[in-house]
Amino acid sequence: MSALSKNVKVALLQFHAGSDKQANLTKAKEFALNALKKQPDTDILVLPECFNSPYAVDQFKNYSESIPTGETTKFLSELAKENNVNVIGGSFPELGDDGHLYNTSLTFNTVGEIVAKHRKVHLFDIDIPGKMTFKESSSLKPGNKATVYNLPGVGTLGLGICYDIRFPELAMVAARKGAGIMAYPGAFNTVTGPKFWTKFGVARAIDNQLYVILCSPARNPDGGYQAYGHSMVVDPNGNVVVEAGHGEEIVYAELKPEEVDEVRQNIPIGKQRRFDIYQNVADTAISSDL
Ligand SMILES: NC(=O)CCC(=O)C(=O)O
Repeated sequence: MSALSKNVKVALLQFHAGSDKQANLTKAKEFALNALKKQPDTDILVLPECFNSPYAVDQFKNYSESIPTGETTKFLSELAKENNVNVIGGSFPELGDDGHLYNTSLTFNTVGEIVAKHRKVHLFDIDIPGKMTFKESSSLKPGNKATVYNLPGVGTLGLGICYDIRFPELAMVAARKGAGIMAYPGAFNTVTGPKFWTKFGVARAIDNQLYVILCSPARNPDGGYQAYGHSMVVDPNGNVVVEAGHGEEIVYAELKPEEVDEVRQNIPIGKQRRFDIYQNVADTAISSDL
């Protein structure tokens, strides 16, 4: 059985968020409606990481909401339902029942139901002196699970958020569970983006023979953290199918089941894995006998 149920049309909404949450939601809707006007048979709208707030550790609390009762969840659900479209709702700061904050991505089906919830598993804590210092863990807690789900009428997907892409395991788990698409709402920046963004998209696609969707905020001349932009779709052979610039833009792509099936059939790495020797990577015995 194919990982995708049919040709899947996606639209990636690359816009930037400011400090006004209502304005951010209004802009998300405007971009969604424009995408649907241009491509009325869109199957999935994809939003960027932290689309309802600035991307700043000291701001997450102010924009955080409970799920499913908060206004951003309701907004995304209505967007999906009113337009009969699936929505991968970027991410936004979640206020968990445990009182902790998470960077969380929700996916909605065409009737507005939540079909997946992913809490960013790997928090973005880096320090490149003089260039980029960021410590998500100063205000967020990490999620504790990989997210793989079935989107009715579309197929099986995996979900990660931005820095999660640096860790190949999530995409590998998703592919092993049958995913044909790995989606990462993500906000790389102008330091790490040019070096790594495309390479990670291509690497995860080739490693796992699936489509990779990366959806970034646009760069915001008035903002603090400058996102890289360059939202893109990479096919299962590692080709960049479509790529945005760094401004506000919508890009479109059509994902084809036969692209996934063909490469998996021709080069069957999925069946050739040697889990007998690396079934649990962390516990894998490393031989030093040469
Ligand atoms: N929002 C993020 O997780 C940023 C990740 C990033 O820029 C990277 O280089 O990794």
